[in-house]
Amino acid sequence: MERYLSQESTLVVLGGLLTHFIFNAFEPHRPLVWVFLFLAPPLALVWNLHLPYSSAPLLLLKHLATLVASVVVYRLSPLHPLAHVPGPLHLKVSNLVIAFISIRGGKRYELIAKLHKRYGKIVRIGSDQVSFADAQAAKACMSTKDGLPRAIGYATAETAETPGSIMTSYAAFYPNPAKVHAERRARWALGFTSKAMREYDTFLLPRLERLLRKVGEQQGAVDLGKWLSYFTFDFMGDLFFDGGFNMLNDQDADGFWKIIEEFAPVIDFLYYLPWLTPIMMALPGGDDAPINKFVRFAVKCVNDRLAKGNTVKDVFHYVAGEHIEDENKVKPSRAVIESDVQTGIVGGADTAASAMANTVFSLLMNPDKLKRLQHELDTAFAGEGVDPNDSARLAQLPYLDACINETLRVFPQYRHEFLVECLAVMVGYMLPEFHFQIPTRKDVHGLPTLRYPPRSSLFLPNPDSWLPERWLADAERTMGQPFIMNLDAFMPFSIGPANCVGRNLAMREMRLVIAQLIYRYNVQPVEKDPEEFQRKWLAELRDHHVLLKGPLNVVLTPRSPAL
Ligand code: HEM
Repeated sequence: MERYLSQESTLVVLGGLLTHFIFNAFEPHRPLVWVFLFLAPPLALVWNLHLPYSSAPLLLLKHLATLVASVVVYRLSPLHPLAHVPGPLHLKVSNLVIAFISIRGGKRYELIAKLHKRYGKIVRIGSDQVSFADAQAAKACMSTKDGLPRAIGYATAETAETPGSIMTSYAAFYPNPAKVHAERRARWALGFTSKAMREYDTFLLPRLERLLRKVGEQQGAVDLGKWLSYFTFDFMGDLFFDGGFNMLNDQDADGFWKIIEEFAPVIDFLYYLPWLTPIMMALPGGDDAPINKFVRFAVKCVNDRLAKGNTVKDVFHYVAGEHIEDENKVKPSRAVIESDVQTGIVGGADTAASAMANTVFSLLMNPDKLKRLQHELDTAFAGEGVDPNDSARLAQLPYLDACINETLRVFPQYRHEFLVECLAVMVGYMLPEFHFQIPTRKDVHGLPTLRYPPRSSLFLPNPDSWLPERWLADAERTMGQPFIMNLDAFMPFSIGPANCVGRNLAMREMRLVIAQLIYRYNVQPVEKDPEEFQRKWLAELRDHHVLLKGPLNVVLTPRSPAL
């Protein structure tokens, strides 16, 4: 043995294996600990074996090579806790692969759809990442009762000074995520009561009028997707900063929108590699990194809002604890407010804008359905004294809701895959939790051995088609065939304790905008060839945690109701 393996090499290998063991057992996140673990073993060897210092670089290389080899072998071995979950080898080796696929073209949903078709309901898409395509698994993992906390990736770059947002507060990073999250969620929930939402109409309705006027006065082609984004962004400004942005007037003069569009892919990438965030932020030039720009932008918004005070009880009022009068009650810290506001901006603007743009796109691809919606709106708004903005009335328009729901089914807005059966794909539900809990949860444990049900059994017929009719109570009469709807698999706003707190507001916003746009204007795509129109639109959809979109070029002409 001695002939083939020197004492030095044996110790290097042992050092590498020990380092891997430490990483695996303790998952250190601090860059300094990493540097120590990389450097200490080879330097200790040099010291203890009285080797020349010039041998240190080679020993370091050998140490790192052993570490990498050990990590790769372990991740592909039957010893890995996810060894029983099928998936392609290149994805199992490292999260780097899925992270690069995500940032590159934002087409992760296509890859994940393919993987589920090939491997079934549960697929390993990273060293510690699993994607589910199963509604029951989603329920088991996210339900109110002992749902799993979110992956560490959610808590990217979290420190005492920069505690994460409401979304990250449900992450496995915290010792008691349910409690940490519930405290924050309680404040957010106050901002979305029916009473609070009625107050928001005071700025939502004027914004809507401005949007309609702006898109109507453009000459020729209008990028409706862009204007919908400006609208949702301005509305978020109203909700959090008492105005603040004026994109419907100035467009993106200050580059705010650009900051968010650059921020989304980066945060998406880092989600898979949480350890990389502090390193990236510490690198020279890190100040100009999209994350830092976005954080500075949010901090400025909070400063301005606090200096200005508020004229209405907006969401900020609750999130910042301005409603707490009892001096003995703890108010949220400044850092908590800043990070929660970031969630509001990202979670509330892009999501709604993409959902509305996708609804308009789908209507344009289906002129008969567009006509049907117009007819429903014309009928509903006909007559003296009808308020077309009345939220109860809008919520009772079945075809309008059918169009929105069908869009959310076909184009999930939020880190869900694009597959039309639209099952919850919970990329990244945390590993240690995952493999500790599986053996104790029969419902989830059995999953990998279940037969993959035929996709078509979830939404029939034509699961791949945008068919609002499937949502109607009299669907069978309208289409002449029975519809199968597996509503458990429809969760565009997520489920469980950390579901979308803004759901009702988002529905209000989408109903209002789609109804008024379609009622007041004839909308036509600039691109005359429907196939080309569809190809261009789908090519530009990018899944970066939230779904980003490209231009939706249309021509708008005022219409008179047909009644
Ligand atoms: C069509 C529009 C929207 C969709 C599809 C949507 C979807 C979602 C989803 C799927 C989640 C869960 C995310 C996760 O588990 O990682 C979520 C969370 C959240 N959403 Fe929305 N959202 C929309 C609009 C809004 C709006 C308008 C707001 C208002 C500010 C909002 C605020 C939030 C917040 C604060 C959370 C975090 C809740 C928590 O962690 O307890 N969303 N949203």
